[in-house]
Amino acid sequence: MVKATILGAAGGIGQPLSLLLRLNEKIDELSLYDIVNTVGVAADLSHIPTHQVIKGYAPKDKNDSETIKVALKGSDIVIIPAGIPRKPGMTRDDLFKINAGIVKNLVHQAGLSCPDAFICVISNPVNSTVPIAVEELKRLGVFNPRKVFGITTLDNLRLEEFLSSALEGKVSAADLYSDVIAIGGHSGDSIVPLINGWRKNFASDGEEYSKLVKRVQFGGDEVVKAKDGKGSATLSMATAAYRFVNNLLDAITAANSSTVKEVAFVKIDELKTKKVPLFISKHTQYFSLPIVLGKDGIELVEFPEYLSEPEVLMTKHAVEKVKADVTKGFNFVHGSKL
Ligand SMILES: NC(=O)c1ccc[n+]([C@@H]2O[C@H](COP(=O)([O-])OP(=O)(O)OC[C@H]3O[C@@H](n4cnc5c(N)ncnc54)[C@H](O)[C@@H]3O)[C@@H](O)[C@H]2O)c1
Ligand SMILES: O=C(O)C[C@H](O)C(=O)O
Repeated sequence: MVKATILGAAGGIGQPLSLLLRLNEKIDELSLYDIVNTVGVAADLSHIPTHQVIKGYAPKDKNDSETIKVALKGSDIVIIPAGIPRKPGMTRDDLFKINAGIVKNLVHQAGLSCPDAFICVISNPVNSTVPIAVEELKRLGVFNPRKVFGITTLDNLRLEEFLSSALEGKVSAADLYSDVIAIGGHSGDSIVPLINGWRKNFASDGEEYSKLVKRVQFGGDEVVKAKDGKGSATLSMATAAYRFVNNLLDAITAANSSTVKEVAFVKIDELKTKKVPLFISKHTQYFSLPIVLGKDGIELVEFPEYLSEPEVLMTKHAVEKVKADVTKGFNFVHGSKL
């Protein structure tokens, strides 16, 4: 029996993600929690015939801390898209003031009600909200580094799609899945797109390549601008989160001991790593990198086989950015310097 809970389930990401997960056969119970509208969303989805039990929960009032406990109890996977999205002119870091507290409180509840659950953090700024989640779980004494993820899958979706279109159909986006990956963090130039051998398909003046890199790094801004004050990426993000969660489900429900590869923002210093260079591991405890998922979560963090010179430079820059964002998240929980 697998129970998955979405916190922030009635939002722009929450609703399409709830729909996708409603159709997933590996989930037996889908629990939807939000501070508004969840009962309606759950009622609507409950008319789709599947084997799942589905329940919607919303707190009765501001002081109700019991409903979320019921929503979370027994969860194997908790997915958190709760929080405010950007408006044009804002950075993801501008969301920190509000989202830091939301993520801390929700993870606190998860730590109490389902301490063994996998925690997937979507709320921005991911580079800081993941350390907040980790430190909160540590305070409760239930942190397991193999089970906490910042979802950076959307950067990978964008890289696959934008590279395929930059190469004008020479390769489909589907064929680029897991051939090219984005590592680093999840904001601006902390995002490092790695394009493997495809670099040779770009002109030697580097202009088209730079355009691709910038488009992946600032893809979020493209959507925020187009939505013109009505939020940020939701449908592509729900697709991205679904890909990640579905892979996680494959790994944790596998009948044999087979593993699944993914990429996520994780606490690398407490995990088994392979070939992660010192210029990363010496300077930051967190980074988005390829991971191998098994029954109990992350088995290994692997560094990609090959990085070009510009990719190494971008990665070094990303390390500095991520490090500062991580410190901010840590300080939010502890109120003191690292
Ligand atoms: N990781 C990524 O790649 C990525 C991509 C897109 C968006 N995001 C982030 O995801 C977050 C959500 O985006 P959205 O477009 O769905 O926003 P939204 O405003 O449409 O939905 C957020 C939902 O969270 C709910 N919420 C707020 N506080 C809550 C609480 N304490 N408990 C439960 N629910 C609560 C709101 O009621 C709302 O329904 C934002 O922070 C956004 O920046 C991350
Ligand atoms: O850009 C945003 O604020 C949302 C999200 O992080 C994205 O990459 O689309």
